[in-house]
Amino acid sequence: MGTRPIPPNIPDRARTPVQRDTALRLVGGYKRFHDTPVLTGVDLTVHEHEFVAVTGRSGSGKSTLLRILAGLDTLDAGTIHWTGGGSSGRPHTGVVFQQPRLMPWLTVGENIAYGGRFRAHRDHFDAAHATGLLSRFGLHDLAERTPDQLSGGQAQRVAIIRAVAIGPELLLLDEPFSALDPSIRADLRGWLREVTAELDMTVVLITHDIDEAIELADRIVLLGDTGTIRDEWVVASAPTRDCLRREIFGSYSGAVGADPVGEPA
Ligand SMILES: Nc1ncnc2c1ncn2[C@@H]1O[C@H](COP(=O)(O)OP(=O)(O)OP(=O)(O)O)[C@@H](O)[C@H]1O
Repeated sequence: MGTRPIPPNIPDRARTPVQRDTALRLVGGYKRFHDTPVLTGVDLTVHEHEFVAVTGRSGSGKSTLLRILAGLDTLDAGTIHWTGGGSSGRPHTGVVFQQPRLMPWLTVGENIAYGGRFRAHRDHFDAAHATGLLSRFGLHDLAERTPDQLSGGQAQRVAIIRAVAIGPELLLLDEPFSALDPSIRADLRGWLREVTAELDMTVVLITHDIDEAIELADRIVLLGDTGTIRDEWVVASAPTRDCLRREIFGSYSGAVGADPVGEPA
């Protein structure tokens, strides 16, 4: 890769394809809705502290995959092997969706502290640490505001801090910036990268935006039309970002109805 903009003081932690412990391994993931198969044999491994972006055309099953990883939906066949995790057998997971889903009657600080009530070991949840994250990641001015006093971008930043404040072993992000104005998405990506790198998180991001995937992820996985993983790329192994973009788009275009954001000219 050429010179990727790295925020100051952020270690370029997982940009090189080093061997890492496995955080999760999905084998033969199969899911259908009624009689229609959506995932037909997804094999996906995510390593600890790795940032994986899953992309694919609309309807390819990206959100279904994320919901399964989040425990919000179940596989019809196949297995997920988790490393770590408490008595539940699965890791503690933070999830952020396209909409921030903040509780409107609570302040930003309360929203973040309240998230800790859902933590498995809630007695150990440190509310001061949680609100301290607001300061650490530049949101201290927002702590006393209610969600209706936030811009869309601010609300989504708060939603992300709420998710990481519970100290998740796995952070799942489903198109977190797609509802936002393109002009602020770039800022948010840089900020998200700073947060996840500094906290050394294991992340799975669902996005249909190839540029977003390239900017944020260590590895990019393309979900094809047939419900399986069609291709994957280690970002650090690509000679240049443009080269990678062309390669992903080429693979994307092989899929019927390709619709990646930021189609190369
Ligand atoms: N609860 C459900 N019941 C029936 N069909 C569903 C359900 N959830 C998803 N589907 C269908 O499964 C397919 C995959 O949906 P999914 O939302 O996972 O795709 P996606 O890749 O995330 O799409 P998009 O990029 O448009 O959000 C779609 O055809 C969708 O209509």
